[in-house]
Amino acid sequence: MRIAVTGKQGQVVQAMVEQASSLGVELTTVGRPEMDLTDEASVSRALVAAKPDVIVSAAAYTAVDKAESEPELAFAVNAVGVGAVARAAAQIGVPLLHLSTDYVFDGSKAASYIEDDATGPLSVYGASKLEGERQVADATDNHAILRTAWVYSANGANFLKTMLRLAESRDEVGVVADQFGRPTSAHDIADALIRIALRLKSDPDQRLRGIFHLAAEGEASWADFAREIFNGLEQRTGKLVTVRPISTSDYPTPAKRPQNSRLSTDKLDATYGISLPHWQASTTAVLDRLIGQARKGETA
Ligand SMILES: NC(=O)C1=CN([C@@H]2O[C@H](COP(=O)(O)OP(=O)(O)OC[C@H]3O[C@@H](n4cnc5c(N)ncnc54)[C@H](OP(=O)(O)O)[C@@H]3O)[C@@H](O)[C@H]2O)C=CC1
Ligand SMILES: Cc1cn([C@H]2C[C@H](O)[C@@H](COP(=O)(O)OP(=O)(O)O[C@H]3O[C@@H](C)C(=O)[C@@H](O)[C@H]3O)O2)c(=O)[nH]c1=O
Ligand SMILES: [Mg+2]
Repeated sequence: MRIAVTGKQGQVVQAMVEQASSLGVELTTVGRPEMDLTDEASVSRALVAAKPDVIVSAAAYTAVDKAESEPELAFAVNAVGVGAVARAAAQIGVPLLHLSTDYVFDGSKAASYIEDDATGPLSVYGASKLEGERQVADATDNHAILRTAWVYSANGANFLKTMLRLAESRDEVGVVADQFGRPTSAHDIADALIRIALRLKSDPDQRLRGIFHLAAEGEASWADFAREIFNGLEQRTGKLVTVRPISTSDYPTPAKRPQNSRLSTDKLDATYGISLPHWQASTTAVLDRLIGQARKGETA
């Protein structure tokens, strides 16, 4: 089976490239310069040429704060561009897996969000991703929209790598402790996407189509996540960095973020039998890759 995935250097794309061969699939990355999501003709040309059995839509405009001042570009990529990908999937006649985000929700719900909950994005990024979901659903029934959250990996730009960078110059970092979500490893997402793609290719059951939440087990605030990262850093290098818990209002940003963006993943588990590892286990795995194994017996 051949999967065409949009994007080249993205966290999820890179993780899929690493995992594809061991899961027995051929992977083609389709991205810039030959395919730009803001150029519809390049999208259908490149995807048709890739001759995929399944398309994974993983490319996106992901700069959450910058999107507030570049809404046209965010919508051109995440909504119009994704619509072009979905129309190409319909034209080629193959299933489409599309990645979306927890930021489609407003974060006011007390419990975890399920797929049918009302959306209400607080940011331009979230609104553009929600419009992308709509474009996918309009273009093809043969789709699975996977909403994931707080993605980190050994590659690309993410919160875990930002914390490791800050640790080089600081002994203490203030991190918001009143936004809750599920930090999710791109390596785990890639693994799940490939398994979902294999299923969609071979099984026309409509229950496998629609919206699903795909996130790690467990939950954390950004401060919890940072603490876990710094604990792992200390175990591996002896360097001690403290998290100072702060509130959202202490860390003003251009984009508003949901206070609660915990995604319930029960539907994916019940439908596909797929669930991801706990976020702490996967954080350990990424730290192992980036800075090596923890030193045995070393304590705080
Ligand atoms: N990062 C996160 O925390 C979360 C991400 N998601 C979603 O998951 C998906 C994957 O995210 P992630 O891997 O982190 O993304 P990254 O930010 O790591 O990578 C973005 C990818 O999109 C590509 N891209 C951006 N603009 C264009 C364009 N105009 N034309 C073609 N390609 C473009 C980039 O291209 P290039 O290869 O040229 O750099 C890159 O490959 C996205 O849909 C995102 O919205 C959902 C929840 C959380
Ligand atoms: C760097 C830093 C951030 N923060 C806060 C700001 C924010 O509330 C939170 C996370 O900041 P970031 O900018 O790293 O993360 P952010 O860009 O909001 O991450 C989001 O990206 C998009 C693409 C998604 O789809 C979401 O699921 C989510 O992962 O941490 C601190 O409190 N202290 C710090 O030193
Ligand atoms: Mg960011």
